[in-house]
Amino acid sequence: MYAFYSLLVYIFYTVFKKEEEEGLQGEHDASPDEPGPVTMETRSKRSDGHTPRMRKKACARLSESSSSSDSDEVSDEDEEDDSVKPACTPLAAFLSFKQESEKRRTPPVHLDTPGKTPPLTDSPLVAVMSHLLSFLEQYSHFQQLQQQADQYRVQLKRHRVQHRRQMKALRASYRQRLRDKNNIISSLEEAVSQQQSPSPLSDGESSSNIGTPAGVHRLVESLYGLQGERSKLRGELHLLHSQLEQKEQDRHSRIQAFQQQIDELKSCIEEREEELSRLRTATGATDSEKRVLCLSAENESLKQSLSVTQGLLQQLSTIPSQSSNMLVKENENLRSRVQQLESSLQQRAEQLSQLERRSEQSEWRRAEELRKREDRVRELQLELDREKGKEPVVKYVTQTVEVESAATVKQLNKARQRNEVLAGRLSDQNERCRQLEEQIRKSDEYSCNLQHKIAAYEREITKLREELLKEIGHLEERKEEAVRAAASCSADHFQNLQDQFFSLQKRLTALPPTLRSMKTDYASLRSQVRNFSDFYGSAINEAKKQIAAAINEMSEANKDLLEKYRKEVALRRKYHEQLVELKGNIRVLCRVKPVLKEDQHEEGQSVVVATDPNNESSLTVISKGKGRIFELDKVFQPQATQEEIFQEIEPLVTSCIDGYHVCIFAYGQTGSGKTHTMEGTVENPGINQRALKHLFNEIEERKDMWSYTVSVSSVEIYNEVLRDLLSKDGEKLDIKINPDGTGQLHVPGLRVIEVKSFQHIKKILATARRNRITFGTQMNQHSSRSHALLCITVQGTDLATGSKTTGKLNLVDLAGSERVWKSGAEGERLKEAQNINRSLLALGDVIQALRARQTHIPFRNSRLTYLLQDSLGKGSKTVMVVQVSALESNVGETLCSLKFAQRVCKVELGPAARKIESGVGQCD
Ligand SMILES: Nc1ncnc2c1ncn2[C@@H]1O[C@H](COP(=O)(O)OP(=O)(O)OP(=O)(O)O)[C@@H](O)[C@H]1O
Repeated sequence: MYAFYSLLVYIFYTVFKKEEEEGLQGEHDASPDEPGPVTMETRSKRSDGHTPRMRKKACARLSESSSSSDSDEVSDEDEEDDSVKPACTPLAAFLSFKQESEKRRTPPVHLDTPGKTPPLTDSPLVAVMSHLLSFLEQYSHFQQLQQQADQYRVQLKRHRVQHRRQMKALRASYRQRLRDKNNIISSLEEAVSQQQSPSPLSDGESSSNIGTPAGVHRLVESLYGLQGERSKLRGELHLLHSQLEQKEQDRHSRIQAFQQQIDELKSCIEEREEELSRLRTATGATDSEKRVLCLSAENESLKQSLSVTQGLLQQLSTIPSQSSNMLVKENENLRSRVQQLESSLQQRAEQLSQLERRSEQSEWRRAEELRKREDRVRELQLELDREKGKEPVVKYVTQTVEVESAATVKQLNKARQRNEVLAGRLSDQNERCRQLEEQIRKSDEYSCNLQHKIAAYEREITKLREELLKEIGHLEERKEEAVRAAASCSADHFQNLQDQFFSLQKRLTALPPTLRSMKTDYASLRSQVRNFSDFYGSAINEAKKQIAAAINEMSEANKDLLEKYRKEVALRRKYHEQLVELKGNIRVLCRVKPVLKEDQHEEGQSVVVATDPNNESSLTVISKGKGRIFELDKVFQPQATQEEIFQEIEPLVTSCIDGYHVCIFAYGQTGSGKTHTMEGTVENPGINQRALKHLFNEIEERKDMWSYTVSVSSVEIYNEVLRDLLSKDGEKLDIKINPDGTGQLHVPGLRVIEVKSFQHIKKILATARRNRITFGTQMNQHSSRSHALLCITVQGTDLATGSKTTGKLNLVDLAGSERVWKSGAEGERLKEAQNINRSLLALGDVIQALRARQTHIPFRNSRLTYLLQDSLGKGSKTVMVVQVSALESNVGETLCSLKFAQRVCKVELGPAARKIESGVGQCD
């Protein structure tokens, strides 16, 4: 027994001695300054419960040894297992031997069931030993737990390393992303600064660019770009946020897993404690109590070591929290960076919103402008619609007029038929009259013959009577002679004489019946003639009555017709006026001069003006390789005839007869064909002559209703001096206000000729042409150096109402608008050219003022505009014929002329006003 105890003591001593030595050795090896790996020796010392200081040191070492490798840990664990084994093996051998001997005497003891102590009633030693054994089991279990904890720690370390690596990678990727974002932001900033520097945000010039479509387009593009960048950055930010959240969640889940493991360890330790307490209560022996106390002390130390392990674990858990702190810090950094980014984004967003606002403003301005333009377009559309609306009215009225005129024509036809019937009757009557007259003539002839015959008879009778009387006288004489002879001669001779006498008497008595019959014939003829003249007179009277009745009938019908005709004429005039107004009271026509041989001074000159046969109002001029299109009221082809040009102007000439003021002027560079268009040649006259011819034709047509007087004057303006082209002396004239109080202009001393016929006007035009000043320039052999005005005044009087109209027609051939250097002008010619250009400039100013609807129109700036005041201002009708050359050498002048023409095109003169005086008073 003693030997057994000594053996036991020896075993314990050996075990504890060895462990203490090893512990001391470990303490000596592990200095506090040298962080080293946590070994099994240190833990075995802790398990002995010898020195809490050592434990602390170990803890410190553990906390410091964050970088120890996993392989070390694994080797330590193996060593620990070997240190337990030598103590257990002899004990186990001893116990098995003892149990074998006990078995032989007593029923077997069940040691394998934990918590169930076999009944060691007879041998306290066996009980203690079994306790000891169970303690050793517990100890080995505890060591296993420690191993588990170590494994956890290793795992934790691995996790930490992994986590570090991940964090490194994450940090690197964050840094890379941040760098990328910084790059993006800097590029954005660059882009913004590039946009800001020349642009609308900084200077006034560029702000004006906002208004331009290109500026707005640029702005909108940059806006879209910035918005895209912003959304991209936002996306990236969201990604970062989500990644951070993911990391945070991972960290939390890991901490929770560690916590769970610690909790499990805690519960394990508590279970062991309970078991120990149970063991303690089960033993109760004094020595063994001491041992148990010792064991409980060990247990305590174990507890402490556990708590240390917990601390360690906590520390370990704090490591991830440190790393998580770092992460948090990083997160914070990132967050702050993100915030910075967000703030910069916000700034960008503000800038963007500013840009947007500005672009919105500019858009708004543009929209406003657009709206205004649309309004204007709508107004114009409305006007057009109104005008178009008028068209159906005009159409309707024209149709009704057409219907009416058709009815009138029908009536006219009927009346014509009636007239024809009446004319037939009249011709019958006339025929009868003629027959009667023929009869009368015949009867007159007959009676004349009869009278002649009667006269012949009477002459014969008287002759015969005279002869008879002579005979009788002879006979008487012969009788007396015979008596005297008888007295003296023979009775035979007397007898002869008597016989002769008696025969004569017989002849005399035989004569009267013929004479009587002749007399009766004559009387009857006379009565016939008298009767016929009566019948003829009554027939003539009858015919006259019938003719008068027919004429009366016709004049009644004609009155209606005349009235209708008047109405129709009035309507025609009205529609004509409306037509002219619809076309515009200021019209611009363009005539392209055909390329003549004499114009091609240089060879190879190309034609740069093109007309479009399908579009009569457009003209293209090619200058410097670019085509420029001009829109005018009408563009004539180069081959257009004088008649075609006049056809376009004819309605305005008619207007002049109706009492309107009309001005037709030709404008263009020298040699472009102004004089050709206005005056023309003798064989091929221009507008002037054709207009006057048309005037006289129209007047002739209206002569039943109107009487007209046409007066003509012609002046030229040369070097701002007014001269009469119809007077020989050529003295200077002045423009003055008419003293009659009408406010009209007049030129005192100007010769105004009343024209009776077209032939008369031809002579007048020829005189004016002769008197006009022309000189040769480089551009034109016979360049007109003055503005020539032919002023025609037409005064009309309505024969029915007595109302009067005064129409004016100004036909102006302007001097050439050539450039001074090009015309080769020098000295006097230079002065001329300057004056021409000055007056044309004044004309341009007047047009400009009319276009801008200014209250003051500078008519008085030149003689030309002053004289044309009546016909250029409001209420007038104006036609400008712009003459252009098609040659390349004249392209500059052509462009100038066409630009001026386009300006004129935009002038609105308002509705034309007819100058009419009623029979009683004036009603303009
Ligand atoms: N359409 C045309 N057809 C034929 N010849 C033309 C035509 N137009 C002009 N001409 C001719 O061109 C020449 C110059 O024309 P015109 O004298 O009419 O020019 P202009 O513009 O009046 O010049 P200026 O301003 O110098 O008086 C004339 O010989 C004329 O016959």
